[in-house]
Amino acid sequence: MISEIKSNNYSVFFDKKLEALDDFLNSNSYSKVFVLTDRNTGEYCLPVFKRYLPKLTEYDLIEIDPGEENKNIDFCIGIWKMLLDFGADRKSLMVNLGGGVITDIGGFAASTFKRGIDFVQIPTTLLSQVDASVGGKTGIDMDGVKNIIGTFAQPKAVFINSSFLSTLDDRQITSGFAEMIKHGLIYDYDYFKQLKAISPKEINDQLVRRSVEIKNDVVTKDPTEKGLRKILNFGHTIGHAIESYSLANDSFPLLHGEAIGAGMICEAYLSHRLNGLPLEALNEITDYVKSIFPVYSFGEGIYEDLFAYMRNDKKNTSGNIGFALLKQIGTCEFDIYVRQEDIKESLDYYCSFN
Ligand SMILES: NC(=O)c1ccc[n+]([C@@H]2O[C@H](COP(=O)([O-])OP(=O)(O)OC[C@H]3O[C@@H](n4cnc5c(N)ncnc54)[C@H](O)[C@@H]3O)[C@@H](O)[C@H]2O)c1
Ligand SMILES: O=C(O)C(=O)C[C@@H](O)[C@H](O)[C@H](O)COP(=O)(O)O
Ligand SMILES: [Zn+2]
Repeated sequence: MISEIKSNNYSVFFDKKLEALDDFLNSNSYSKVFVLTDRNTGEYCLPVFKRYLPKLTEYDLIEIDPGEENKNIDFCIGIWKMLLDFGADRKSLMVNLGGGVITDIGGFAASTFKRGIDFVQIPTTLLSQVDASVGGKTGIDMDGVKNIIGTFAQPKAVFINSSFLSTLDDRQITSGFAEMIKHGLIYDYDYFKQLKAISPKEINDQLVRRSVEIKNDVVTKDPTEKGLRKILNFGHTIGHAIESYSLANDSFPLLHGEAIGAGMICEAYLSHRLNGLPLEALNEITDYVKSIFPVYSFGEGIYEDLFAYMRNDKKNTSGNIGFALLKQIGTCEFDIYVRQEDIKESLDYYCSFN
C-alpha cells in the first residue's frame, strides 16, 4: 500500500515495494539514470533497489566512501567527474540511495551539474527518512563547518521504504531518533510524549510519517528558510558546533543526531533563560534527552572552538549568533540572537552533567 504526502512541487511516497519509483521511472523518459550509494548502502540497499526495479537494467553506479568526513568537495568533484565521463546530460536523473550524507551530497552534485539535473531521494537511514531527504537542503561541509556550501534544490520525488532500516545499527537508529524528538519539541507536544513512551528501536511507520508531516508542514511554508523553517534548526546552532568539534578532534566522532541531542539540551536551557520555557519543561527535556544520548564529555577548554564554529551558523546576522528557541514544548520561535556569555552559561549547564 502506497501513501503520499505532497510537498513543494513533489511528493513523498511511503512505499514498501518502490512501486511508486517504478512508476516514476516509467513515466519519465530520462536519457540516463545514475545511482549514488556509499559502500554500505551499495551492499545492503542496492540489492533491494534492484529487486524492486527489475525493469531498470541500465544505470550507472557511483559509489563513495561512507561517513560524514566524506561529505566534502573532493567527493563532490568525483561525482561530477563520473557524471561527465558517463555522459550525463540535462535529461539525466540522479537517484540518491543512502543516508543524509548521500542525499545531501548527491542533491548538491545533481543540482549544480550542468546547472541542475533531476534527482530523487531514496533515504535508507532513519535520520534521512524523517528529515534529510525532505525539504531540499543539499550541501557539503568545508573546513569542518557543517553544510557551509550547498543549495536549496527540491527533489523530483522522495521514496521512503522502512524495510531499509532493518540493516541499520542501533546507534544509527538512535541518531535519527534525535530529529524525531526535535520535531516533537518544536511542533507537537503529543508527538513528543508518544516518542517518550517508546525506545528508539520501537519506532514504526506511523511515527516516521508524523515526523515527515511535521517537517513538510514547515518547509512548504518557508522553502528557503527566510523565517519559520529556522525552527527545524532547534538544537543545531550549538549541536553543529559540537558535531564539527567532534569530527575534527575525536577518533570516533559523534553522529549528527548525537550532537543535536547535546545541542537540544543547551538550547532548551537558553529557551528557559531567555524565551520563557518553564523550568519544569527544561527539566523534562534535559532528563529525557540525557536518558537517550550519553553526555558528551567536554569542558571550558573547547568553548572558544565551539564559538568559532557558531560564528559561521547560517542563521546569524551581522555577527549576531541566531537561535531558534522553545516558548514551550511544542512551540518554537526563531531569529533570537544570543550573547556569547549566555551561550557559555548553556554550555556550563550541559557540562555540569559530565
Ligand atoms: N538536508 C537536510 O535537511 C538534513 C537533515 C538532517 C541531517 N542532514 C545531514 O544528514 C547527515 C547525517 O545523515 P545520516 O545519519 O543518515 O548519516 P549517513 O548518511 O552517514 O549514514 C549513516 C551510516 O549508515 C550507513 N547506512 C545507511 N543506510 C544504511 C542501511 N539501510 N543499512 C546499513 N547501513 C546503512 C551509511 O553507510 C553510514 O555509514 C549529516 O551530514 C547531516 O548534516 C541533512
Ligand atoms: O531542514 C532544515 O531546515 C533543518 O534545519 C533540518 C536539520 O535537521 C538538518 O540538520 C539541516 O541540514 C541543518 O541545516 P543547516 O542549514 O543548519 O545546515
Ligand atoms: Zn539535523
